[in-house]
Amino acid sequence: MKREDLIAPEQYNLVSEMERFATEPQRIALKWENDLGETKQATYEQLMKQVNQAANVFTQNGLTKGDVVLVIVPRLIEAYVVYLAALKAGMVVIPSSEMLREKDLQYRVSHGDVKAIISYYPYVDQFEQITETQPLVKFTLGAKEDGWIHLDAEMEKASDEFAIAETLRDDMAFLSYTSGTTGNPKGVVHTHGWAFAHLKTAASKWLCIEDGDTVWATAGPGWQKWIWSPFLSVLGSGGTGLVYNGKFEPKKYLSLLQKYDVNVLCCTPTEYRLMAKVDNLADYQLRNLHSAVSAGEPLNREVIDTFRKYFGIDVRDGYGQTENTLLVGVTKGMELKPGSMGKPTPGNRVEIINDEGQVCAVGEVGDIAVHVETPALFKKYYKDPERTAMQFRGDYYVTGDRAKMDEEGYFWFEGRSDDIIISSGYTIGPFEVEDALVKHPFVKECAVVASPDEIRGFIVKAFVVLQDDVNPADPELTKTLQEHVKTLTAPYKYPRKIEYLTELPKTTSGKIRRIELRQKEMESPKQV
Ligand SMILES: CC(=O)SCCNC(=O)CCNC(=O)[C@H](O)C(C)(C)COP(=O)(O)OP(=O)(O)OC[C@H]1O[C@@H](n2cnc3c(N)ncnc32)[C@H](O)[C@@H]1OP(=O)(O)O
Repeated sequence: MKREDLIAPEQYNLVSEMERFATEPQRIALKWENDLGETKQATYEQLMKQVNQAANVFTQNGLTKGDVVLVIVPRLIEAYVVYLAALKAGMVVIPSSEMLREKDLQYRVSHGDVKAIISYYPYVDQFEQITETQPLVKFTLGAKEDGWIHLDAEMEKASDEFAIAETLRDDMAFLSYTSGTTGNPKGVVHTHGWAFAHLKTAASKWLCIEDGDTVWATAGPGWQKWIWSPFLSVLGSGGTGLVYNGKFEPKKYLSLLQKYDVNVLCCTPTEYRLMAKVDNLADYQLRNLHSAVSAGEPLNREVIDTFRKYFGIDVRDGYGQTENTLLVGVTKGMELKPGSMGKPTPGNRVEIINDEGQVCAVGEVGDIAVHVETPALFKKYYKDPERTAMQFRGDYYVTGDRAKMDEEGYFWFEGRSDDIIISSGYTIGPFEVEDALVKHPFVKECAVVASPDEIRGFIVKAFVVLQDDVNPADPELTKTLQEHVKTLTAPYKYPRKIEYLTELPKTTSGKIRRIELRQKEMESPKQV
């Protein structure tokens, strides 16, 4: 595949990719199950009718092309309906996890110039304290709420026909927020053309979705990984997406893979690692699973060996970020070298560069970087030219991940070059956790770093200096601080380990030396 093959037509709306399957009445778009065993399904035709109804409700309530909407809907068929409806109407979606708390939501609403919120009923409470910087149109799904438009009821009255907005490939489609090393999250701007390039890169050669396949990509709405796989790649290929709305539990996952006879699986190494630890793996029959891919954090050899042994399948790695697409990966048919991330994906110019911005020699460690001409590279950080500029070196966007390349062009991951923590697929900025921790009256100061973990790859670890009158031996202390972080910021960011120190290592000018703490963690034995 060449770069040109990844460039969308000038007039392009990504929803056209899904809409073309609605002419086949039997084609199932989604199969849904929850932890109570309740099930639902929708064909492409049914899905697109609901999309049209929702798009009509949005426009009837004053929303129009270019308006930014924040969507906070969990793993439900309705999440697909709402995203597709907003995009079909030419609106811009801010994907938001239901784990986001008031501070995260307020920032997105204000910084993202949000015009509307689309929420599922238990999450409307999270907006109670939000200050509106402009009047917000608020929709709720699932239940009625004062001050919110009940989307389900309005959809029933709306027409199921809606003309797709004539968007251009350079028109914004998503504004996806991701954690930075310092400060507030960064708003990553992606266009309809980005979606086209991602679909062409990831769906056929990496996920390898074939006609009639059932695909389970486990990421939840609100994450860029959900946009990548379950949303764009599955529906854009006409596949049947499996959606499970329940807590992760490895045996449950294996039984669902068997029950739905899943053909393609996409999940994080953490999920694979936990499934690989199940003691009766031989009892599960995954006969028609022909493709298994992993993304979100580095994949380890044990997982590959276990899935080969029990299910006769190679788990293939894939690497990318919120800012781009599947940059490096093991495509089907390519020789798999366990421990390697694979090779740059066709059509995307990905290289390892040195501090001068030159391409590194074979075996030399450098920064994984993406050439600016790569079609699936983000446009900019929204309203943040400074941070956008900081991320570029010459003609390259610098990912923050380091690697080296072998003679055969395979990339081998070396680690992060900054303080960002990648824990079970989540990207976490230490600053956000420190900011929450220091707000607790027991905490004098703290520093947060990544600590290696056998299951999660890394976990968030906090080094805390307590106020003088607090006893570090108090058995409830760690739990108290963890719960405090979970209420102030999204709970997945909480420090799974806390160590108490009398002082933090600092430079002569008084700056905390996180690097020293990080190195200490790297050298200590892995946690089980
Ligand atoms: C380009 C990109 O890659 S985008 C980012 C993609 N990243 C992902 O999709 C993340 C993938 N990872 C996961 O989904 C999960 O880590 C899994 C499935 C691997 C493991 O899940 P779990 O261990 O059950 O929980 P998870 O890691 O999500 O941690 C969330 C924590 O917040 C807690 N939590 C979640 N919601 C709430 C809530 N509303 N209130 C309080 N706590 C909550 C959970 O209980 C859990 O805490 P615990 O470990 O003390 O129980």
